[in-house]
Amino acid sequence: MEKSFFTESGSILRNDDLRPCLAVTLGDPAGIGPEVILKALADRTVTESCRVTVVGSRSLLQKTYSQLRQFLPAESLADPDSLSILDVDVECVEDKITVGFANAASGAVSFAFLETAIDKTLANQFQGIVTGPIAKSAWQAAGHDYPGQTELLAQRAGVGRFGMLFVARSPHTGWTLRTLLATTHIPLCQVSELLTPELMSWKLDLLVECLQEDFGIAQPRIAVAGLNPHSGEQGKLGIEEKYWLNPWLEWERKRRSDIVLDGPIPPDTMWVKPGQAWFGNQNSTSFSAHDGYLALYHDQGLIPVKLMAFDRAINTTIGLPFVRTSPDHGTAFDIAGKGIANPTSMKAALQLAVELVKQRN
Ligand SMILES: NC(=O)C1=CN([C@@H]2O[C@H](COP(=O)(O)OP(=O)(O)OC[C@H]3O[C@@H](n4cnc5c(N)ncnc54)[C@H](O)[C@@H]3O)[C@@H](O)[C@H]2O)C=CC1
Ligand SMILES: NCC(=O)COP(=O)(O)O
Repeated sequence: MEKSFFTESGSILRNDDLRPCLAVTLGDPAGIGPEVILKALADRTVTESCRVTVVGSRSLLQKTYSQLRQFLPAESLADPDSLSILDVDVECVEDKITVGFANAASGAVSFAFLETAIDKTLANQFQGIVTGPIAKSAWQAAGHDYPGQTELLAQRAGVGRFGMLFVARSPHTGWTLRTLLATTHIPLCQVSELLTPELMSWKLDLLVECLQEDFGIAQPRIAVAGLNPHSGEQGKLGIEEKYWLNPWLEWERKRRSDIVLDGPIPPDTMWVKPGQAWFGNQNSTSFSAHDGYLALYHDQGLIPVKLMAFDRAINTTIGLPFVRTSPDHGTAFDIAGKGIANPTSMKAALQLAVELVKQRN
């Protein structure tokens, strides 16, 4: 006999439904998270591929829906009444949340949404989490001292080694850009001090494992960026390449026979081939672009990612015991509540989460 059970929101799940089970956190309710989620979940190609539970607040989602329905047709938004929602209690702060403005109340609830999703995922209720964007400043205002969602996810999962990987599939050529950041949310003046051969080795190991196991690339080709202009120009424009990055690359090439490792590639030219592979160029082939790029700091990796793919790149945390993806954009307070937020990156984050869950099972 076919069995079924009830979710916390009361909807019925059949246990012969093998589609990935995903938690989608609402993010900061003052930003565009609720809007891009309602728009993404209005797309049947997304909802048919997975079982989604929104971890957030039914009343906040309902408010977003009513606000946006003033400008948008019914078919462009999922109706909250049709969604499975894990309702986190926000009643005591709800009236302090103002669309377009981050504050302690919006930070407190976005933190609670993510904490709830992590707890339920660690308890095997979900196979992956897709996070809506949060404002780090709002988390700080609410007393949660984390650089971002990545660090909270890693801490709660008990993981010390994790990475921030951006993935984007070109709509022009189908080529996939994958960029791992060696360092993330730190001041620029601390980058050189924090970059060490040890850090680079475990970031490289994470990237290789992800390319091989999540993306099925047996012998990945990986490009590592230099730090200084022209990769230091033999020590004349910076010493990191000469002192440790070149020797580290030599050592890794001997240690790992299962990859092709190129670098240090001068950081300005590193993105020429990915750009050609992304946009398509008759004089080049995507074959010359790499399977993975290791950028040494946040903006070195994210300026090219966002130039090429701001509307569709996905941020995924590697090294966790479960799948986590997120759109690449932030809370976009400047356009929140206006109905003009583009949901493509949120849809891509849902689609990648589905692919990664399937690949890992
Ligand atoms: N995954 C996450 O939780 C992320 C959170 N953030 C947070 O977001 C906040 C705002 O950061 P910003 O640097 O201003 O970046 P942002 O991505 O929120 O906005 C940058 C620009 O892009 C536009 N934009 C962003 N997403 C859009 C979309 N889906 N459709 C149309 N236009 C869009 C915005 O209107 C703005 O002009 C910060 O507090 C930051 O910490 C930033 C990046 C990722
Ligand atoms: N710039 C990427 C970003 O801010 C993502 O942060 P996280 O909240 O996913 O850790």
